[in-house]
Amino acid sequence: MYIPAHITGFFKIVRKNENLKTGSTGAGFSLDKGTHTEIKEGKGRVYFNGEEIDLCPAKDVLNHFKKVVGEENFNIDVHYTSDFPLGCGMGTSGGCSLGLAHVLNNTFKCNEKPIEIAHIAEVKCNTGLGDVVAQEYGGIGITTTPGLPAHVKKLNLDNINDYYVVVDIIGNKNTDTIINNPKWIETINITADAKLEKLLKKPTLEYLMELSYDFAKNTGLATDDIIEICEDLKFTLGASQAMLGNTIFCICTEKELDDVKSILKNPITCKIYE
Ligand SMILES: Nc1ncnc2c1ncn2[C@@H]1O[C@H](COP(=O)(O)OP(=O)(O)OP(=O)(O)O)[C@@H](O)[C@H]1O
Ligand SMILES: CC(C)(CO)[C@@H](O)C(=O)[O-]
Repeated sequence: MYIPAHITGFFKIVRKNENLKTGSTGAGFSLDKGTHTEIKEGKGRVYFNGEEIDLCPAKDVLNHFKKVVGEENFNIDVHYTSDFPLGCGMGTSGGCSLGLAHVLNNTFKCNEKPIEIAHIAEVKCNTGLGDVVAQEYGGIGITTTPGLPAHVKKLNLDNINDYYVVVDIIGNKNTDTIINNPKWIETINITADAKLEKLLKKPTLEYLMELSYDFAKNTGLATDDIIEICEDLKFTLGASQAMLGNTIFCICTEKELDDVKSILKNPITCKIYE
């Protein structure tokens, strides 16, 4: 099962009494690179690109289906193959959660709601707030209410295939330490609503990038190094920092692609995944 990576440009943290309704509002888009989920007979181990890891949301999804299916029928290992690492703002944990929920639901012919199970797992583990919803919808999405049921306004561009998304992963940033820090929550949320309203009034990809870069700079989430590189990429449709990671993303046309790749250290070229 393939789940697209997801880049969040800007967001607001919204916590409710129920994990299902907790989430984020904001905007971003899914990519044609992401995470593949496969299950094999085993003992509840989780492997990421061949390495056994401890991935909280995956364990939470496994535990949910173990209760549904019955422990005696549930001897599963999970194998993820991912184009991007965990912890770098590419929605990888969300992709792992959602992919596993779909695979288990299909394999055991359950009538569970994978998007709900995966979203709740991400919220409980503090590994995500809006990625799962955005990844389920795909494309370029503006999420107007947190959690589920989802309200996502999709930007349907005729020329979407004219654009490339070039990603450069510089380092990781643990989502948990940001979305649970009261100072970061205040700084992030104080500007998010206004950006959402502006984008809804002018829903274009270029404006999404402009608002995202303003958000990344003015919240202080973007490092000086990333800001410097984003300034160097001003000739494109836009560049910013992927939330929440130490990762640059840039949207450009084919004729700008070589120049963009010459500026970035380890460019990964993608397309937007509808
Ligand atoms: N090798 C690893 N590198 C990074 N995180 C790891 C690793 N192994 C397990 N983890 C766990 O993976 C989760 C990463 O969640 P996080 O939300 O930070 O990543 P992400 O979903 O890839 O990024 P984002 O949510 O910002 O888009 C954390 O719970 C972390 O403890
Ligand atoms: C930025 C973020 C934490 C909230 O949308 C997103 O990366 C997520 O949902 O994990």
